[in-house]
Amino acid sequence: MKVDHESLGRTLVFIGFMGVGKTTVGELVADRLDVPFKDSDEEIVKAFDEMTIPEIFHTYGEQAFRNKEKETILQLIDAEKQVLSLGGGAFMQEAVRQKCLEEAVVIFLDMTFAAWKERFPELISSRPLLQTKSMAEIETLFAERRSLYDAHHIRVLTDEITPEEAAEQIFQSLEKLDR
Ligand SMILES: Nc1ncnc2c1ncn2[C@@H]1O[C@H](COP(=O)(O)OP(=O)(O)O)[C@@H](O)[C@H]1O
Ligand SMILES: O=C(O)C1=C[C@@H](OP(=O)(O)O)[C@@H](O)[C@H](O)C1
Ligand SMILES: [Mg+2]
Repeated sequence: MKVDHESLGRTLVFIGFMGVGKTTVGELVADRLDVPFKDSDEEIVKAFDEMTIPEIFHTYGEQAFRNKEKETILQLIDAEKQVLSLGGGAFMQEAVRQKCLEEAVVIFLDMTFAAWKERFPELISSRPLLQTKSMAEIETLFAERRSLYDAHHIRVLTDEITPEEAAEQIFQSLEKLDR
């Protein structure tokens, strides 16, 4: 069955490492479905009076960011049917992982580390966690996180595809899930 605004039964949640395209692809999918789009990072920025994410990390620390992230996501999942893109670290929190896997369709945007490294220069200024680590440490984090992203309903490898192509693959997978 074709997936559209009417037939979409659950919120769609995007997970994956920093910079894989969760915000970009999530927005495209939401537009095409004509359902609201939310991004946990954008909601956290609003909650901190428009401070940037690096400012929040530097002023209040990562734990304060994580607490607000968990609260924000748990509330959003309970709200209307929507497309929700998470920050890359959100899925490390068990309560977030459990809630998303139980109540939403979880879409993992995957990349190889080799392809991800090409994108690193455009990510570093806005992702505070990347600013304090060597490339070897980032690769370790990438591998550790990947084992938790293994819990998902749909996976798309995005190394060599555009955001539009990723969205198209997601629609095809949703149609199969629906049958
Ligand atoms: N499939 C893709 N191919 C090339 N660049 C992409 C792709 N998806 C996202 N990008 C770019 O990568 C950067 C990070 O994307 P973003 O959607 O913010 O990722 P995330 O939300 O996962 O951190 C942006 O500059 C975006 O334009
Ligand atoms: O992976 C992480 O720990 C983070 C990912 C970021 O979101 P994106 O995955 O959208 O870059 C943002 O939430 C913050 O910088 C921390
Ligand atoms: Mg994002």
